[in-house]
Amino acid sequence: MADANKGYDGSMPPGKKLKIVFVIGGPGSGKGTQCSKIVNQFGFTHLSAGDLLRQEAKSNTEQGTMIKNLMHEGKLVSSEIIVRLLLKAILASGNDKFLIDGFPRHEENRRAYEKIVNIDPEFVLLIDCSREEMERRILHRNQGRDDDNVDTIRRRFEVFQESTLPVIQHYEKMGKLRRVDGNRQPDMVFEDVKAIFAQMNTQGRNVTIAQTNPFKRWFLHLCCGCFDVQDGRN
Ligand SMILES: Nc1ncnc2c1ncn2[C@@H]1O[C@H](COP(=O)(O)OP(=O)(O)O)[C@@H](O)[C@H]1O
Ligand SMILES: Nc1ccn([C@H]2C[C@H](O)[C@@H](COP(=O)(O)OP(=O)(O)O)O2)c(=O)n1
Ligand SMILES: [Mg+2]
Repeated sequence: MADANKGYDGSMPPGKKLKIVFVIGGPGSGKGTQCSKIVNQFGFTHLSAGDLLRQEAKSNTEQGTMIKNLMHEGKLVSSEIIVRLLLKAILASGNDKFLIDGFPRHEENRRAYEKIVNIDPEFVLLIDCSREEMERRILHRNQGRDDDNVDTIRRRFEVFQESTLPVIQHYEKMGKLRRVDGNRQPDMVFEDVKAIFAQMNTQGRNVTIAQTNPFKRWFLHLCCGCFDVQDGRN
């Protein structure tokens, strides 16, 4: 029988069914905090779009400097860059369950993901939190982040309001949105989060990376440099 993942770099076990959950919410809503609890309890791999970009920003390249500047201004980085980083991390992981934290931030992110990765999320977890509470948390977060200052926070709130709202509405229409009240203590928020993950269909979706079409795989090869471009049916 054909090996569903034949032709890949070996990091992905054969026939694995990938489960993707997007975790979205305003800056400081508690996405990272809830993601680490989900990882501990449900065995997901946590991919933070912001962390991947911060890592990339450290590289001494033109792209790294561009990312660093955009983040400092509270602006969004090009979708192609972030989708490529996410995909690279998915392929390198070997796990089959991923929390993608801080993504999609706007419709362009969502469309780029659908074009390049095209694995429907199981659901989208939205952590709802008041602006006052988010601001208070960010200003006490003490992670030494360049963008955790009053001016940049204001811009990030605006970006969230203007850009992420249409994404939320899109997934709400599709019946994929799961909303939790993030204004409470982390453990209380996690009670609701836990109930949502416990309900997740254990079968998952029958999609493997190898089932994406040859054009996409060729594109991934160019972008990530981590693909052996053979047809999975060889
Ligand atoms: N439910 C909560 N109540 C109080 N503080 C929280 C809560 N969730 C997270 N925090 C704290 O708020 C700050 C922002 O949380 P974080 O998980 O980094 O949010 P995000 O990833 O959405 O920006 C951190 O210092 C974190 O410890
Ligand atoms: N999909 C994404 C995610 C983050 N970014 C950039 C812009 C954001 O202001 C920064 C920080 O994102 P991050 O998710 O780490 O921020 P918060 O956890 O919400 O405080 O990264 C992006 O351009 N595109
Ligand atoms: Mg975060």
